[in-house]
Amino acid sequence: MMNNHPPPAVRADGLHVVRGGRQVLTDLAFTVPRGSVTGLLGPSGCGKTTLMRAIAGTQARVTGTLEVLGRPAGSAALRPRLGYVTQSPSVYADLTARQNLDYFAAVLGLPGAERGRQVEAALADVDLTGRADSLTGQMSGGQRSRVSLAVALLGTPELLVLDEPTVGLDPVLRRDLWQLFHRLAEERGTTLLISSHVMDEADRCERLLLMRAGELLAEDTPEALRRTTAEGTVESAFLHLVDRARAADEPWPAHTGQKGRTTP
Ligand SMILES: Nc1ncnc2c1ncn2[C@@H]1O[C@H](COP(=O)(O)OP(=O)(O)OP(=O)(O)O)[C@@H](O)[C@H]1O
Repeated sequence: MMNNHPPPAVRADGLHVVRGGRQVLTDLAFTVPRGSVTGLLGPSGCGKTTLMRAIAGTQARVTGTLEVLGRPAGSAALRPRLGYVTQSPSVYADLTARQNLDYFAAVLGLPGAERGRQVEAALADVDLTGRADSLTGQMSGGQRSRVSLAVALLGTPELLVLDEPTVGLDPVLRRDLWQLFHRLAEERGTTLLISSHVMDEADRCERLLLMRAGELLAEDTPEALRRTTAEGTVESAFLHLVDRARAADEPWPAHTGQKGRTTP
């Protein structure tokens, strides 16, 4: 029988990554459904950037299964289909926002008229039309990040991987960006994987991947995480899951014979 369902945006199974001689991602298994806004949450250093680099195909020493849009991560064919925005803005400081976009649109091979149209649309998406002719090097950090995001929107990629895109932004800009992320998913069917170490962003996501110390603690909707842990917020659900994982890691006390129980 024919299977007409497109493969998930990301599928990982038995995924391991070693960095600097140390295992930093351990046995990850998860899927990111197409068209979803999925949050990758966890404390600083838990491995979010490493996972995003692996998905974008820029991370060495990745083992296990990691498929992106149905192809092995890092495949050349994925390049125009995936937009990756790193934590530090990767745009040219001595070019204006519009010149940066025009340059990257040319690199992508967008033809003349379409190139101009996409550049203006991307500037409008990130609300930078009014600053389009300002030098990127003279912009605020938040504005520079939005230029990077606009670059990633060129070519209408199917998957956007955004590493802490709202860090350091004021509440109004944060809200506007989250509205843009949901609009991209709803109107263009884009899949967004967005990392944050701020748990209060969790409820802005449809699905969550919760990480701790290189491992996946949970993969679910914010609502289901609160329900299954009987906690009121995703932050307390996260702490609940951390405690549970720690208890499971503890050796079995000889007097109880039960794993993870330290009290009689
Ligand atoms: N270039 C590197 N070489 C070796 N180890 C690294 C390198 N970069 C990061 N690591 C280690 O890999 C682990 C995961 O780091 P990573 O940057 O993926 O975490 P993160 O969750 O994205 O953190 P943050 O929220 O602070 O950006 C950390 O223990 C870190 O020390």
